[in-house]
Amino acid sequence: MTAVSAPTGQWPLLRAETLAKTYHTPAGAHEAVRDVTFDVHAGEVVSIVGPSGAGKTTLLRILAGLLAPTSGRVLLSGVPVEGPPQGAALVFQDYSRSLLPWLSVLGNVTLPLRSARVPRAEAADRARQALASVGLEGKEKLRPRELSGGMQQRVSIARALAYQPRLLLMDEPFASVDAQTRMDLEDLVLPLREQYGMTIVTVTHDIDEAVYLSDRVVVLSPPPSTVSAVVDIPLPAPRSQTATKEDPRFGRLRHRVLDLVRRPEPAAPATTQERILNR
Ligand SMILES: Nc1ncnc2c1ncn2[C@@H]1O[C@H](COP(=O)(O)OP(=O)(O)OP(=O)(O)O)[C@@H](O)[C@H]1O
Repeated sequence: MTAVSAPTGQWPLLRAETLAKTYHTPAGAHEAVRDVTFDVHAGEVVSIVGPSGAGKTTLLRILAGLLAPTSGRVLLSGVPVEGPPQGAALVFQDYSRSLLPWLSVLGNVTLPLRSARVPRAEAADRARQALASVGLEGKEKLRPRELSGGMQQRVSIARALAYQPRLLLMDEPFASVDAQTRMDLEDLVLPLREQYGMTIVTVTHDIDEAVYLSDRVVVLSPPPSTVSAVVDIPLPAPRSQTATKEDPRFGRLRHRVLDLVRRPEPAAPATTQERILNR
């Protein structure tokens, strides 16, 4: 983990600055990301959406310090990210590969804490609290295979929470579960943001999910990607699967983001957003 020093000046929590990524393979160079810049402010939920192959996972891996950009940089509180930064946790789509099958639920959640040299009793305490906050109290001794897919993804989320991150990065976190569980997990995450004081950046294919969860949605162009638009989502909190999704503003924002993903256009000025909402 890279140590991150105290914030300097008025930096956003996270800045993606002119990021580009070209992969070099035996078949030749592949430019996945051309020029991506956006900010994420403390406490926000920001979703990254875009057409298939637009480099969403590539970007998330760069933000997480797992992949070096070809050019550009990531700043966390103004400090360049040059490896997995302290205070950031990642949740992957594929819970079946991210949980260790031979460890108990509690063992899976405490493992990264023990690796970070958190004392055993404190690690167990934090893990139990995180498991309780995702509704898995009493499941600590089970093995992952004894849980449903949705419950296994809750364990992955608990593992990230127990780390007490200020930044939670999620790559298609709910893509591998059924629709009902997906809604349950979406509704789990928003209160956790408050409870743990986190900032969340998530990649998703699901436009409804992006609009439902987010304060802002970053829309990527087709590859090699640039930012087509950053759409503000000024829907009231708390969000609700019924009331929010029946709100005509939700429908208009969803329509807007979908249009941008399908037919990218230059970023809309802020006033356009207001016009969309008041139309
Ligand atoms: N390790 C790699 N080596 C070479 N090319 C890669 C590598 N990882 C990704 N790519 C290529 O980069 C492009 C962007 O991939 P990425 O997975 O980031 O896109 P994505 O937007 O997340 O895709 P999807 O929407 O299909 O999940 C794709 O063309 C992919 O084939």
